[in-house]
Amino acid sequence: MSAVPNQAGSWSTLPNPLSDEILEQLTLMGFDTMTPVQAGAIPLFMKNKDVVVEAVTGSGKTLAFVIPIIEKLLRREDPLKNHEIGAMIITPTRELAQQINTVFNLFVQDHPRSDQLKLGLYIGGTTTLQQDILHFNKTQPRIMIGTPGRLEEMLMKSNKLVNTKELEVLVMDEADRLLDMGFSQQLNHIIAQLPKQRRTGLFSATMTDAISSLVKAGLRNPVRVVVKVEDLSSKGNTQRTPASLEISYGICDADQKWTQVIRLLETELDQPEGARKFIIYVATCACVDYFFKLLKRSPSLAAYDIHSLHGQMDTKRRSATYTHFTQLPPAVPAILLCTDVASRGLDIPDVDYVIQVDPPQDPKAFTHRCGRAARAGRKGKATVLLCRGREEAYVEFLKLRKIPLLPKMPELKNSNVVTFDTVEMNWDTYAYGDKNKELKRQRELKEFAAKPKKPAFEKDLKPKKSSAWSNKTEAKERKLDRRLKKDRKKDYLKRKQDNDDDDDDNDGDDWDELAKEERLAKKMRKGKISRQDFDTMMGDDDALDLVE
Ligand SMILES: Nc1ncnc2c1ncn2[C@@H]1O[C@H](COP(=O)(O)OP(=O)(O)OP(=O)(O)O)[C@@H](O)[C@H]1O
Repeated sequence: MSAVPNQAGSWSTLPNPLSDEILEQLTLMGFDTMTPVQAGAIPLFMKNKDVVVEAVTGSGKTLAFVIPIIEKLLRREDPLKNHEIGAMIITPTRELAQQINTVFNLFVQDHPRSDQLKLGLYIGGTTTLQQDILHFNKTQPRIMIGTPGRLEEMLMKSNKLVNTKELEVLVMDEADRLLDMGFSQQLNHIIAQLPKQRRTGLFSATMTDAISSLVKAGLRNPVRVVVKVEDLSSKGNTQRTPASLEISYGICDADQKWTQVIRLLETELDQPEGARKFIIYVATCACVDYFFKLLKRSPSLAAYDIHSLHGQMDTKRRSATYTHFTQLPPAVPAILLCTDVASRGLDIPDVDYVIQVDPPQDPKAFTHRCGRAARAGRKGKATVLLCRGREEAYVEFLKLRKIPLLPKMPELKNSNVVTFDTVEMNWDTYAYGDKNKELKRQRELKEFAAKPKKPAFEKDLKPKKSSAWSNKTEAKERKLDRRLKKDRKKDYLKRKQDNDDDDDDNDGDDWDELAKEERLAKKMRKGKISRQDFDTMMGDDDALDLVE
């Protein structure tokens, strides 16, 4: 999809001219003009103003702080000495910190004064605090980029490691998210370690009222920079999402959501000019794992390179997935299935389409998720699937938040979706993909089949009070049967006792005979002897004859 950059004049129009090396790098990147947020924020930052910058996703906020930081450090009269840092950038996620590090690196790696611009990335996860301390001591970074927890540890726990007294700039990217994620304590600890004479910048596409506490604690007379987007459908109004982003919604029953997702992916693939790179957001890490397997096994999606990303994955895998996905050529059909861990700030080139399987509770998350497409003026699409009835009001809710949802999802408009048929499933036939898990499952199935089928627990034998009527009848019958047996035994013992007391031998023989008969009958019932054996042992010759 073609890029339509939102231009705001040439770099040369900035009141404080940029250094040649920076301009050269911008030319190399093909960035001839500034974006509005860069034109608004860079001069203020350079003029020693604190800034609170709110501009739509993909509008170029990163360079709005990267460029002034580099320029400020290069213009220092006294170069930074060992252990001294000049700037710190705090982000809510590791991926975002890595991305900002990459952007800085484009400008500093070949810079003739790179010793004053060395980068240190501190995000935890893949490295221990000890390793990060070693790295700091060895490389002596001037710009620290990281997540709040690890940066706090570096400043507080390791004595005299980081000297902050010369720090010039502090940036909190996705500042509202830093607070939402409960990092305010770490942020306060970090800010307390920094000199008051510094510049501070807060950046996000969605600033909230909660940010005011951070502004009070960390900023001095800040200037607010808000870059608005005109809502072309209603004159004079503004919106919080990029103009080049087309947002639609689909309404369906809850059990049809994934049918619709797959349908949409198939439809785009069938079109020569259709979207190729998708990000699909789901609510939880477990959903990512589950639906990742499902999508991978869908034959109609075989052409897609499918990846998953969530916060419970180990950092190495997260990082490898993220790098791989960002580096895929635009023409390769690809899907990233993820949670909100990948919703903020990530600049993944050529994402054409964002699908939200469920609407997020926080409308800010909606804006950031959609904003992974249509970056830097490119065209992009975003769709949210809403449950018929209970989620339909979300459309009005977003309108109030200045997020216009345009048409209903065109792919869904003419679809005649039928609900799923009920199918009897034999789960025993479904194998695990993992060999070891499958071996274990097979073993357990065999063991289960070999076991006599009786209730697992004794208590299962006792019918529950609330059991069905037929069960109650059976229980009554069993009780009656037991009582009859008991009565017969009592009767037998009584008569045997009477017989023992009696002098009449014949009567005694009769009872012994009866007992013998009963014992043999029992054996026959249990299948230990045949009817023929029984008759023979009881001396019934007629019967023997008959059998012969
Ligand atoms: N002056 C420019 N001209 C053309 N493209 C630019 C310019 N500045 C930045 N870009 C490109 O715009 C894209 C988005 O930039 P960036 O990631 O800084 O956006 P953002 O405003 O921080 O978005 P988000 O709110 O999602 O974090 C990037 O791919 C970047 O390379």
